[in-house]
Amino acid sequence: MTRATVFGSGSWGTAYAAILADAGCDVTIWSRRPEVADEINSTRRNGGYLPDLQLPDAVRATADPREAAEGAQVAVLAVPSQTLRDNLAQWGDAIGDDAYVVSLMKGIELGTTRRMSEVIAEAASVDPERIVVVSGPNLAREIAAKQPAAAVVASTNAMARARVAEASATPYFRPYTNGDVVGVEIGGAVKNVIALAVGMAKGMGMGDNTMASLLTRGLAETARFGIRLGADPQTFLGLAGVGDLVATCASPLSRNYTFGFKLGQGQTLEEVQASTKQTAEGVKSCRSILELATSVGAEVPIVENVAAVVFEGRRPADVVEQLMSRSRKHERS
Ligand SMILES: NC(=O)C1=CN([C@@H]2O[C@H](COP(=O)(O)OP(=O)(O)OC[C@H]3O[C@@H](n4cnc5c(N)ncnc54)[C@H](OP(=O)(O)O)[C@@H]3O)[C@@H](O)[C@H]2O)C=CC1
Ligand SMILES: O=C(CO)COP(=O)(O)O
Repeated sequence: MTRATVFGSGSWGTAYAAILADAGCDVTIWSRRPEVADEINSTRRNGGYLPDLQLPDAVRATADPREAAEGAQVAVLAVPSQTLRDNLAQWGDAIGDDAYVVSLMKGIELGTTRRMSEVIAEAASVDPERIVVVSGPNLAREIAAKQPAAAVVASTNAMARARVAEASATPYFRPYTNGDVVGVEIGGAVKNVIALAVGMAKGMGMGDNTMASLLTRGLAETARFGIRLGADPQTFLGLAGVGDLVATCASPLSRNYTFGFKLGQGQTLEEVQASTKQTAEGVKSCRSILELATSVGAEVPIVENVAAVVFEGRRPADVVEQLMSRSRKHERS
C-alpha cells in the first residue's frame, strides 16, 4: 500500500487526500492549524473548506509535519504558491529522499518568477526527476462530490509520473501522464489570470462572446509565452491548457473567476480580498507571470491588463477599452 502525505488541508489538499485514499493509499494530511487536524480525525470532515466531503477512513491528519511525512513514498504539496518557499524552509527536510514530491499548485513565485517545481527543487533540494506536477480542470468542490474529471500528471521522469498517476486513479479521477512540466505549470498558472479577466467582464455584465474571446485570446497568449519557455505547444490544447481554462473561466466555483467578478461589479481590491479566505492565485501571480513573460519577450496583453487592475488600481472598464483598441494583427502572430 502506498503511504502518502498531503501538506495543506485547504480545498484542494483535502479533496486530493480523498482521491489518494479512494485510490487505495494510506494518507496523512498536514494541517498548519491543529484544530483542523483534530476536526478531521474526530469527524472525518474539514468543515471550513469542504463541509460536504466525508473523508475516507484511510485519511488521518496531524499538525506535526514530521509525523505527517514519516515513511511517505508520495508527498503532495497543496499550500499557496507564495508561501511554498517559507513552508518548505520549515518542514521540507521532513520529506524522505526517496519520496516523489507532487505539486498541486498553480502559481509563479513573486520576486524570483520561479515555477512551483523550481521552488521545490531549490528550497527543499529535491531532484527534479522526483518532482511531479498535477494539473487540469479540477475544481475541488466537484472532485469532492466525486464528479468525473480528468487531470494531467507531469514529470520529466516516466517512472515518477506513472507511479503518481497510479496512486491517484479512481473511478471519478482519471490521470493522464505527460512529460511537459513547463507547459503544464504555465497553463495552470496563467489560466487563473485569464479567469480573473473573464470574471471582471462577466461582473461588468458582458456576455458569452466576450467570455469566449478572452478565453481564446488568453489561450493564445499562454501558448506564446509557454513556447518561449520551452513548453510543447500541444500541452496547451490538453487538460492543463484548454481544459483548465474552460473549467476555471466558466465556473462560479472558481475563486479566481469569482474574485474577478466582484472587481467587475465595482468592489475594490481590498473589499474583495476581505471577503475571501481562500487562495486566488492569479491575484499575485499576474505580476510574476508578466515579469517572466517580459523577460522572454512574450507579449501577454490580458495578463498585463489584469496586473494593471490589481497592482495599479486601474478600473476594469478601462482595461476592456485598452484591450479592444490594441493595434490590429494576424490571429496567429
Ligand atoms: N481549490 C481548487 O479547486 C484547486 C486548487 N489548486 C491549487 O492548489 C493550491 C492550493 O489551493 P487550495 O487548497 O485550493 O488553497 P486553500 O486556500 O483552500 O488552502 C490553502 C492551504 O494552505 C495552508 N497554508 C499553509 N501555510 C500557509 C501560509 N503560510 N499562508 C496561508 N495558507 C497556508 C492553509 O492553511 P489554513 O487553513 O490554516 O489557512 C490551507 O490549508 C493553489 O495553488 C491552487 O491554485 C489546483 C487545483 C484545484
Ligand atoms: O485550479 C482550479 C480548477 O482546476 C481551481 O481554480 P480556482 O483556484 O480559481 O478556484
